[in-house]
Amino acid sequence: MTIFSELGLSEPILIALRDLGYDEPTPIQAQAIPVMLAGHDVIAHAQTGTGKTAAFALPILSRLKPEHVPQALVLAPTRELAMQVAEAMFRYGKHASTRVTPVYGGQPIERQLRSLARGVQVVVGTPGRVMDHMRRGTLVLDHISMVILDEADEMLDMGFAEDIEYILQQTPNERQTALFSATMPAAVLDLAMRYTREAKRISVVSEQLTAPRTRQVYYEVTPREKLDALCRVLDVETPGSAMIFCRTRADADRLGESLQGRGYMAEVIHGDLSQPMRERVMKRFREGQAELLVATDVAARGLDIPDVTHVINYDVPGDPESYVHRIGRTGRAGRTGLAISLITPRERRQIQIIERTTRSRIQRLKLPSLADVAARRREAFRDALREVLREGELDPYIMMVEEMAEGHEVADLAAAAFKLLLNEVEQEESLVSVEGDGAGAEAGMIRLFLDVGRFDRVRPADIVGAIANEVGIPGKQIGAIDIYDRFTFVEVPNDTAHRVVRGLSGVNLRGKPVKVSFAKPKVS
Ligand SMILES: Nc1ncnc2c1ncn2[C@@H]1O[C@H](COP(=O)(O)OP(=O)(O)OP(=O)(O)O)[C@@H](O)[C@H]1O
Ligand SMILES: [Mg+2]
Repeated sequence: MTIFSELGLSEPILIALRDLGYDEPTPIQAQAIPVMLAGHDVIAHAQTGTGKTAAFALPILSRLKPEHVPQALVLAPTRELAMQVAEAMFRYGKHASTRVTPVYGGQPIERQLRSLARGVQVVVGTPGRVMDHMRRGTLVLDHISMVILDEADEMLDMGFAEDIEYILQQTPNERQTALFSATMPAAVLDLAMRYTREAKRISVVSEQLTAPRTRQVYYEVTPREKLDALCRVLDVETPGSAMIFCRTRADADRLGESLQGRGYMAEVIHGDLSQPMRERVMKRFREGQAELLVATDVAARGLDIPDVTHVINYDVPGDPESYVHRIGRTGRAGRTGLAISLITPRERRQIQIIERTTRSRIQRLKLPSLADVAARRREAFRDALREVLREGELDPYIMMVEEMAEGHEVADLAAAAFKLLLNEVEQEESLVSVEGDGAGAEAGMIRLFLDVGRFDRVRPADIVGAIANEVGIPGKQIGAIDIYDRFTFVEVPNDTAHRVVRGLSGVNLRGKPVKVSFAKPKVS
């Protein structure tokens, strides 16, 4: 077994690793770190989630000179990844007071100009924005001695080859260059080789390309059944944190809306969103405020969100590499994961190609039946019930039980209450889709739809209180409040509805920010 302190890393870096609880290097780290420290060019290839970031970051950080001039440049294909790698490098370099700056498009350039002007040692960026800064003269590469291409194959595949070539030409010839990725298809390997000199090839990919502890399954469905199939799978799996990949931005938007309309806590990310929006979405997903992240392949590479338990391919990816990276968002750093693909009968062949290329098995499963979903709901209901019992504070309800116990058996009462609650759960889907224009509301009132997360047990008093405090509308003006397991409807006077939607959105109810919309779910 190798230990970090034997690899030749500097002392401040070793302290940071201890802080982070990294006990021993992963195989790619054990192999790449000494080679990188010795100054060799490297083409490295290791499965998703096995610590490639630290494999290049730690030797770079150990070799930095104290001067505040850009000495290392890391290029990454997406903004989110650039941001994440910069953060990781900052953490690893904390005790050496390393200056790291991310530069990526969409962020106000002023902030980047300021931090570049203050003097940095490591720049992490997307190729486009790095070129911007070079042209403006705000980023000078004369002292760059190390260049890393993270997800090199993707950047070359995306057509960044020219940009990368231009950037590399502006760096000193004697620089060290290293390429890292979980995939290195032959088609781009030749190109990749052009950027390095006598590179050491390091490959710790074992027999299969995909992460070993991620189980891979698929369901066969017709295109029309897809949405219902997805919901059924989600209801049975009840993932705490899942990423759902779609082919196009429009598909992702549509699916996101459909899921939100059905009461799931879903967020959408793709390249058409503004940068602040992309950052908000990622933050909400990372912090667990959204359970589902519907994404295009913009989120397939490199993103490290340790809690992701499920990756779902709503559309089968076009090539096996993209499949490997997508499902690599789960099962990271030795955790288990589940990768689910929904395929139409015509796409069967694609699954076979993926199986062959990745040398892994994707098991076909039967779609869960409604009975499976109901069984899972009951299980979730029992869990929620136990949680309520643990929490206590049942006095007012015990009074109700005692009152009613005069004419009924307590077991019958409990059973009836269960039936009532579980039936409400069953009704939810039809409720959403027939809701339309506020039908069912009292005259002059409008129904609002509150997404309050699952089984959070928001109570009517919480809602009345929040509307009174945040919007200033007294409780007596509020009409019926209907609470279901995932969402809630509340009737408010017509002319206050917009104020309530604005005022209540994002307010914490039982510790979770609520989403409010008119009770007309956007199902397309
Ligand atoms: N030596 C280590 N001990 C424990 N955890 C580690 C170690 N090295 C890295 N990790 C953790 O493993 C996770 C995955 O690391 P990283 O994002 O670098 O993987 P990757 O190989 O780049 O994956 P991808 O191919 O998806 O980009 C991170 O959360 C990181 O903190
Ligand atoms: Mg990575």
